[in-house]
Amino acid sequence: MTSTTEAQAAALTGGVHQEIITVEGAGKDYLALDGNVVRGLSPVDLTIERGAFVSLVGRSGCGKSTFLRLVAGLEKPTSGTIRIGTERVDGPPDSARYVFQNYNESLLPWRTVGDNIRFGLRHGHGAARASSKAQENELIQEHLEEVGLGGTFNRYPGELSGGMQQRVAIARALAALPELLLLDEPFSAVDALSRSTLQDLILRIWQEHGLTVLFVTHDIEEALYLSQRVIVLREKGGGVERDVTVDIPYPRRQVDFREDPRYLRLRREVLGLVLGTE
Ligand SMILES: Nc1ncnc2c1ncn2[C@@H]1O[C@H](COP(=O)(O)OP(=O)(O)OP(=O)(O)O)[C@@H](O)[C@H]1O
Repeated sequence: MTSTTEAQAAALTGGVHQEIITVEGAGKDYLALDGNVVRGLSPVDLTIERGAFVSLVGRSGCGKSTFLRLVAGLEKPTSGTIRIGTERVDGPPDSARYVFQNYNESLLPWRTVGDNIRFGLRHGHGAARASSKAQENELIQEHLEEVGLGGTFNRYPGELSGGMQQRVAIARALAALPELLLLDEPFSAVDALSRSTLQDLILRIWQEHGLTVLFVTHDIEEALYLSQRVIVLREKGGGVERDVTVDIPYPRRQVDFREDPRYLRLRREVLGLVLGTE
């Protein structure tokens, strides 16, 4: 695995900061079907540095997906503002791409894998890179090879395993050349071994592309393995409970990381916070 980029190292060490996401008092209340107001997320203030890998964890219903959807511009906050760079989020920004938990929601099943990536390429910053269909096909093939799916251009998503489909969804997001990748429990529907491989893939992609990643997961071990910061949300949309720094250098290795005493201490702390025993 390559070493961290300058921006990522700065984000980790507290060096020069340059925010990519600025959240000021952003919260969300939903109107439920029975007419009651449901708190999706209490107002939150936080910033995320360019190049950081940040995870959101917390109990079911704490507002993780709500937070991600607000940043993705898929929903509007009831209060406060969110900015990506200097732009106020008011709809899905070109600079961000969102990958759903359920790959069926991310991919177009009636299009080949190659044409799914083409869709990503044409709808984002990536579009200007190709001036002909042949050139587009070359770029698509490169994106597929990057996620280890070089031989799947003409296959359909339904012919691939869940883990492979999620790789296609990631490749499609990358084809749009985003600065910010928003991942909502992307690996929860795949088996444990594929999951470890996908975790290492996303770390490699994060480092090689110099991306900022905001990652939602139920899995505290996954959050700690991947991230520089783990933000713990309070239950029932209660907002931020604690912002935990994972000061363990990259590259990280699956087995060694899980034996590291610093990881074990952090796992205990975050688990206690999520369970409410800390
Ligand atoms: N469209 C909606 N209409 C009404 N309530 C909603 C809506 N979306 C979310 N909520 C409510 O907002 C709260 C936060 O939901 P959210 O999906 O963000 O939680 P979560 O932490 O991502 O949960 P999970 O881990 O189960 O996915 C929950 O109480 C949920 O029922």
